[in-house]
Amino acid sequence: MSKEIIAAAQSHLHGVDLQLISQGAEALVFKTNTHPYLPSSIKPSDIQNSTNYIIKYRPFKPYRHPVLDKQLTKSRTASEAKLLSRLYTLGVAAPKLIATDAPNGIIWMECLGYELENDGGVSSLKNWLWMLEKQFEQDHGPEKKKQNVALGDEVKTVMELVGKAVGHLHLQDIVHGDLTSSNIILVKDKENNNQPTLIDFGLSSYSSLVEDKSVDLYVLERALTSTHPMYSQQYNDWLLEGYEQVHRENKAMKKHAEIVRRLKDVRMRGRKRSMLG
Ligand SMILES: Nc1ncnc2c1ncn2[C@@H]1O[C@H](COP(=O)(O)OP(=O)(O)OP(=O)(O)O)[C@@H](O)[C@H]1O
Repeated sequence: MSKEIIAAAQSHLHGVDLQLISQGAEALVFKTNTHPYLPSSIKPSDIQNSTNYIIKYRPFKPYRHPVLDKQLTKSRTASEAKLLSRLYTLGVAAPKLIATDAPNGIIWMECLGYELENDGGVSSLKNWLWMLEKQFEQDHGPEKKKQNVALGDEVKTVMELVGKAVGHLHLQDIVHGDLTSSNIILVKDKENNNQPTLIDFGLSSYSSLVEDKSVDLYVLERALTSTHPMYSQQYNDWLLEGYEQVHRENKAMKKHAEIVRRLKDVRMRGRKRSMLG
């Protein structure tokens, strides 16, 4: 099946090298060295630090009516691409849009992140935290793990920055819709510090509703609990500190109070739902 889908992607992308890096429910994600506009004599490395680009391809979904499928593919691809371009204009950190072919479900964007040491994989927040958690447990033994002792200062800084990134998005009345530690990629800045950048805006939307923003935070909280169970409470506390800071800096503390109050309700609803199965 996936061979056929890759062939379909290749049929829209003649002569483009495609290296499959992820196959999700909605899309296939490829890495490529080919830029959509640059002549092949110019290497990407000649014009910027990146030597790779990402191609996100939404394939035909056989379980959908073909007409509806075409419409959905086109509109979802176009809205994700528009949002990436809007985020760039707003100065919110996200992959830069390079090109889009909405009717064929293709978005070409900047490739973010770096390879973590010791084969830790790409620098998603999830992989990076797993790497540090493993190191921490090796250095301190299982006792500290049981006591849920906090990891170092860098983790606190990064989690606060994650909270700030989500806060920035919410202050622009944009909700992400699928916040997880895999959908946050760490990028090194000029001082070699890790800067979290949100990716995967496929389920994002414009909303000024307190409910939508608190659900966004809740989804991330749940994702952290399931992926980093021993440390998630601490991670989330730091994240919420960053979220508060960015609201304070933008004189939006009233809005912040409403969102945090609603987050408590959303948590209660979530608990009730899981109790009822
Ligand atoms: N701009 C990017 N830079 C680097 N890696 C990326 C980028 N975009 C996507 N990826 C990688 O591809 C994976 C899947 O991308 P994305 O989440 O956008 O697709 P998806 O089909 O919505 O995935 P899922 O269904 O798993 O949520 C990411 O977790 C990440 O590892």
